[in-house]
Order: sequence, then C-alpha cells, then structure tokens
Amino acid sequence: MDTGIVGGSGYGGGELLRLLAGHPTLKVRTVAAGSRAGEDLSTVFPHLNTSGTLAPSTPEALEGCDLVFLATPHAVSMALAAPLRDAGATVVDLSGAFRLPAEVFERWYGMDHTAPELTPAVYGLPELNRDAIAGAGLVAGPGCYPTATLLGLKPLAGLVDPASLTIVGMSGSSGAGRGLRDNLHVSHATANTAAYGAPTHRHTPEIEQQWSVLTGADHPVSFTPHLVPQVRGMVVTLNAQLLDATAPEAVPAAFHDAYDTEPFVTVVDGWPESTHVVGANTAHVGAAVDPRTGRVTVSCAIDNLTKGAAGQAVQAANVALGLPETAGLPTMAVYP
Ligand SMILES: NC(=O)C1=CN([C@@H]2O[C@H](COP(=O)(O)OP(=O)(O)OC[C@H]3O[C@@H](n4cnc5c(N)ncnc54)[C@H](OP(=O)(O)O)[C@@H]3O)[C@@H](O)[C@H]2O)C=CC1
Ligand SMILES: CC(=O)N[C@@H](CCC(=O)OP(=O)(O)O)C(=O)O
Repeated sequence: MDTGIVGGSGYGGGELLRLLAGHPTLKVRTVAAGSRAGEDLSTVFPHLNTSGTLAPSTPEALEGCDLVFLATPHAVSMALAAPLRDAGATVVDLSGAFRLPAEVFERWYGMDHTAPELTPAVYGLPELNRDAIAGAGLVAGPGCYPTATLLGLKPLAGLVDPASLTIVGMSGSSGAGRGLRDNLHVSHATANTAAYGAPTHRHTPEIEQQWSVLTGADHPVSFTPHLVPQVRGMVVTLNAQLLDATAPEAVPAAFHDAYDTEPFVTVVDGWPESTHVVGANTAHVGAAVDPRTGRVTVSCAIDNLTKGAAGQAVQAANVALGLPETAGLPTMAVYP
C-alpha cells in the first residue's frame, strides 16, 4: 500500500520512517517536508540509514498515495487533509487540528480553523475507539499527554468521582519537536524541571472530551504538564476520589479487565518508568488505592514519539485499513 509522510524531516516523521521500514504492507512512496524539501534523507536523518529526496508538501507531490500521515503543524494539516481526502487517500493526522470540534479548537489553540467541516475526525486511540477507527477516512491522532492520561483513566470510569480528577504530566524535550526554543537548549533543558502551560494547556479539552465519553457526563479536569530533563518518554500520573461504593480490590481488577487482552498496554506491579517503553509502541500502567484518603493514583509511561505519536498513528492506520493491528509495531523498548 503506497504511503506518504508529510513532516518527514521532523521528529514524528522520522519515527514514522523508522517504524514503516519494518511494516509488511505500508510502503513509503513519498516523504515530504517544509523548509527542508529538496534535502536528502541521509543528511536529515543519518540514523535511519536511508536515502531519497524530501518532496514539497503539496497534494500533487502526494498523488498516488493510498495512505498519508501528516506529522505537521496544525495549520499545515488543516490545509492538506481535504485535498488528500478528495484524492481518495486515507489520512492519519498527528497534529491537534482534527481532535476537537472547530469552535473548541479555535478557543484553545487561538487560531482559526480552515477546515471546520472535517472536525471532529475519528479519535485515533484504538484502546478507546477501535470500532470507529475501522474504515475511517480521516483519523485524528491523539496528543501524547492525552494518550497516557486516557489509558490511565479508561478503567476508572464508573469507579471514581469524575469531577475529582487531577492530572500531572512529565515529558521529555522531544515532545516539543525539532525546532529550537530557549528552554530547549541543551544547557537549559538537561538541567531543568518546570511546569508549563497550566491551567490552559491545549490538551485539557481533548482529555475532557474523551473523559466525558467514558463517563457519560461533562466534567472539567485539572491538567499540569512539566518539561523534565530527558529526551524521549513521558509519564502521566493522575489521582481521583473513589466512589463510596467502590471496593479497593475493584481497581486492579478493572485494570486487568481493560488491558490483559490489549497488545500495547501492560499493567505493571509498582510504578511505570519511561525508560522501559522508549522506542516501543507500549504503554505501561500502574495503579494503587490509598485506604486513608479513599483516593486512587494511576501512572502511565509511554514514549511520546511512539505510542504518543507515530506508533499510535501506525496502529490506527492498521485498524482503519483492516490490517493486523500490531503490524510493524515493536513492543520491546531500547534500554539502557
Ligand atoms: N513530538 C511529539 O512528541 C508529538 C508531536 N505531535 C504532533 O505531531 C506534529 C509533528 O510534530 P514533531 O514531529 O514533533 O514536529 P517537528 O517540529 O519535529 O517537525 C515538524 C515537521 O513539519 C514540517 N513543516 C513545518 N512547517 C511546514 C510547512 N509550512 N509546510 C510543510 N511542512 C512543514 C517540518 O518540515 P521542515 O523541517 O522541512 O520545515 C517538519 O518536518 C505536530 O503537529 C505535533 O504537535 C503529536 C504527538 C506527540
Ligand atoms: C514537551 C512539549 O512541549 N510537549 C508538547 C506536546 C506534544 C503533542 O502531543 O503535540 P500536539 O498535541 O500538538 O500534537 C506540548 O506541550 O506542546
């Protein structure tokens, strides 16, 4: 199946290239970029040991692709999704452009939506939304923090007070992409930990939207992300009040019920560590109840670039196209 990658010079695009090199069905035909169009992949990503010239990001350059991954800024995804759909391609977008209804997007992202008719697209988290993804033409890949948060939350629906939730995220710097900013300089980022974006980080409405699907009611949530001194990988830890009727032993049972048959989610004893998932499309989740407070703590570790972006996009594409869901996706991490 002929496959295109737009944003092929970025971190998400590079991870797509790495994963698709081992995919039995999806064959990369076109890799497109923005300012780096015309450069050779061997100079942009020497670690991939591949070559080929980066194409411009135009619908014409992607002609003939049955599937296109958009690993691009939101505005670029908004501009490309409609012409690619019109040309018959299945589109999996890694940006935030299509996760929310257009009016919610405009409020939280502070920019106009130029393709509101395509919003919201099918939300591409297979563990929550597998049936809807099957056959979808446009899939909105979830944000990295929402992926880890929602995998932690899914088993808690019906067991906790939905309004009592607090969520703290910790991400490595690759979550911010390949561009350079002051707080991403090695001299700063490798020696610093700081919260950012709270309480209006744009992943908040995305988490709220899916939490309301899981619980059947709308509840605002509190979400605080942090940038921590590592490159890949993230941990999200959340805390909620158990309902009076919830027995503590119902919590581990709910996690095992939800995930024992999932190929990419492992329930761990103790607390997940980000080093155990780097390079794998795997989420590790752990949970514990505090009998003193009646609260539950859940923690989830993923690689932001794999299960949090490119790996999840390939997983969703597999589901959308009726391929084996695990095709091309590693479950073993790179360690140390
Ligand atoms: N990094 C992460 O952990 C995650 C990222 N995402 C989302 O995935 C998308 C890609 O992120 P990431 O790979 O980290 O970002 P990067 O900044 O590393 O890469 C961005 C890519 O987009 C291309 N691009 C930028 N402007 C344009 C343009 N005007 N036209 C065409 N292409 C353009 C760049 O090309 P060039 O360099 O040639 O200009 C580059 O290939 C973003 O929407 C991000 O929010 C989602 C989940 C997790
Ligand atoms: C560390 C860091 O900066 N992380 C990014 C999240 C990356 C992500 O999931 O991106 P999108 O939702 O934009 O696709 C951030 O907080 O903006």
